[in-house]
Amino acid sequence: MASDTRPRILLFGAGSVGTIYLWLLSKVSSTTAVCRSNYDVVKRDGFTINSSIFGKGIHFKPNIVRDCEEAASESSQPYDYIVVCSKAIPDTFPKLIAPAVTSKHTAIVLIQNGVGIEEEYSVAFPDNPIISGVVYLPVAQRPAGVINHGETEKLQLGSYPSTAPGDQASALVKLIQTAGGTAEFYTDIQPKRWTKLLVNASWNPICALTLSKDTEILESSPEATSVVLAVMLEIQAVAAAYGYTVPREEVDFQLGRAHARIPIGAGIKPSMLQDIEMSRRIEIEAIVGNAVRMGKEKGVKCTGLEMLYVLGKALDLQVGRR
Ligand SMILES: NC(=O)C1=CN([C@@H]2O[C@H](COP(=O)(O)OP(=O)(O)OC[C@H]3O[C@@H](n4cnc5c(N)ncnc54)[C@H](OP(=O)(O)O)[C@@H]3O)[C@@H](O)[C@H]2O)C=CC1
Ligand SMILES: CC(C)(CO)C(=O)C(=O)O
Repeated sequence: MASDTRPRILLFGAGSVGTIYLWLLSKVSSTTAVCRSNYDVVKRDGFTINSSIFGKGIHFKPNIVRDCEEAASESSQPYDYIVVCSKAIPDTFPKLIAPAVTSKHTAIVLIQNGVGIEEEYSVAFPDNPIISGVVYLPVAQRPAGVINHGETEKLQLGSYPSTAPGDQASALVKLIQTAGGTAEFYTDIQPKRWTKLLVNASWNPICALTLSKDTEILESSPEATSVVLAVMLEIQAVAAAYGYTVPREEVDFQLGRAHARIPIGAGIKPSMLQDIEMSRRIEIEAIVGNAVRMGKEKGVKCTGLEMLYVLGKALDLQVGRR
């Protein structure tokens, strides 16, 4: 039998976002996924994807392992990419993926929200390419093994730092496009991270702290719109202090999207609200804390953002104590 010459890809974090890209990549590469709480269900039944874009009732049974040690031991050749789709919780994942990372070879792909998330990987794996990914993909896994996906799928990829060669990132973009996904390559991905942060650093903690969908917030009081807008403008100001332009039209567009969904009753539960509902730790540092600290460093006033950080951090610690 001819050996498989396709790229070898390991997914770490086979949850909502990761499973969509696992399915796409499994059409064009050799894939393996690290599963944790959904391991038994997926081993027995595989995954089912119900997507507004790709179709309902898509069933697939990937090769899965329990951890990166097992992934490394069952593979005779190095992984070309390890795609990290866990929640971005600092000081946690580099050591967990290390057994499957081959120095100077494996590209580490972070498909996660937040800013300032790449540095710890760059420190842990100084000789490996780091690819930073921004994803627009409203998706939730419920129950285990069943992935429900809404109306958007867009992945933006670029190397970290932006001065590093972009070969692996653009090759991955092509793979995902070939598989039918919407991937884009950027020579500097950081402005895209900050643009996405407009939505995440505002809506995610506000919705998680109030157990409300975004549209429910907007409808809750006449003051709500200007409070959310003020937080988005603080993010825009921090990004500008680091030389990243987030256009004002983008701010208005993002706020307008939530307003437009009010009449059709289509509120969104951001992933941070889903985490609170499931009693899981939240990405408060990656999504809010890092932006607050970066703002402070440049003297940017971030009153709203700082308030969300303090409240969100306390909530996260409370979840951790339970
Ligand atoms: N969901 C969404 O709509 C969107 C999410 N994002 C971002 O994408 C990233 C991924 O989010 P999402 O897919 O929602 O997250 P999920 O919580 O759905 O998935 C994360 C996965 O990582 C697994 N995991 C965590 N720790 C370990 C570990 N130690 N070993 C093995 N597996 C582990 C989890 O397993 P277990 O189930 O056992 O905890 C889970 O399967 C986040 O940064 C999020 O902010 C971006 C856009 C939209
Ligand atoms: C707002 C949303 C759904 C956008 O894809 C997101 O990024 C999240 O839930 O964290």
